[in-house]
Amino acid sequence: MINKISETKAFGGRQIRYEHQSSTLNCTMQFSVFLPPQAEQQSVPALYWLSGLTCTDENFSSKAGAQRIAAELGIAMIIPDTSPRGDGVPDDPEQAYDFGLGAGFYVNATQQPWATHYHMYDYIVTELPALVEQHLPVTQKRGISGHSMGGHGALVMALRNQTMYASVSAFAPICHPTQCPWGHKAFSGYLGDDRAAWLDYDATELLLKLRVAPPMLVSQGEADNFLAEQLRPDDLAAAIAETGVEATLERHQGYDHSYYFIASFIEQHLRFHAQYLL
Ligand SMILES: N[C@@H](CCC(=O)N[C@@H](CSC=O)C(=O)NCC(=O)O)C(=O)O
Repeated sequence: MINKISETKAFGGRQIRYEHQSSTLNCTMQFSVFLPPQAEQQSVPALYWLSGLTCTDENFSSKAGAQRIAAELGIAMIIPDTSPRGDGVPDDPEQAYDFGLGAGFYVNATQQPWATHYHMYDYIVTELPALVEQHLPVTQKRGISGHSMGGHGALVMALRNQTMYASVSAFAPICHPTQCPWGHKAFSGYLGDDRAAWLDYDATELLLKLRVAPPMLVSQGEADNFLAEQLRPDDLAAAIAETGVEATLERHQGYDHSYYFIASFIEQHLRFHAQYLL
């Protein structure tokens, strides 16, 4: 059961916001969807977009400028929130931006008080696709993409579920979260001190272990202030080189971590996914 909260026409398609009761996250969740004009006639493939720290489902839909190309290509976009929400959902005690609300890190938390609600991995892989495929005109042909924390989520989801996603891309992803401060904080909080459990949520480690990947495109700005300390694209590049998987990691001079970077290259990413979704 999904309830429509709002609907706005865009590029011949529809930008819609829904609300539903999530049994995975034990709270009410909102998500955004762009349905291209083609979806009025037939079901269309879907690109799942995972946003970064501090975002809701509305950052991407209002700032990336993705609707024009998605409408041209006939690809739906499914845009979830970045954490469970609501009065009963615990937040970081200091309300830091990089843990708790707005910072679910796309993991299944095993530590209390987080484990009751923070199951964003299962929500993205299982509950949300089942829901949208039941209620909306989208097919089971899926791609996944995301930014920063969401880029980490997209890479992890695609590597661990290779029959589920036809393609994956990421903007400035947290490539090696077991080796950076954002990842240490999130994983020790949500998953506890057993570092073996962290490896299932680390794209670089997963690639080195699995040695196979879906078609992959990663874009990174060279003027990103999180580049060396948090994102570590060199580690992912080394894993790509070592495993020999077909993946493109592009570096763009002068671009920072913001949505201006995403808006500059989202057309390239949508056209990349279209090769595998259409
Ligand atoms: N200190 C900043 C950090 C938040 C930030 O930069 N968030 C990015 C994602 S970072 C990695 O996941 C973001 O997408 N912000 C939303 C936006 O619309 O730009 C802060 O607290 O602002």
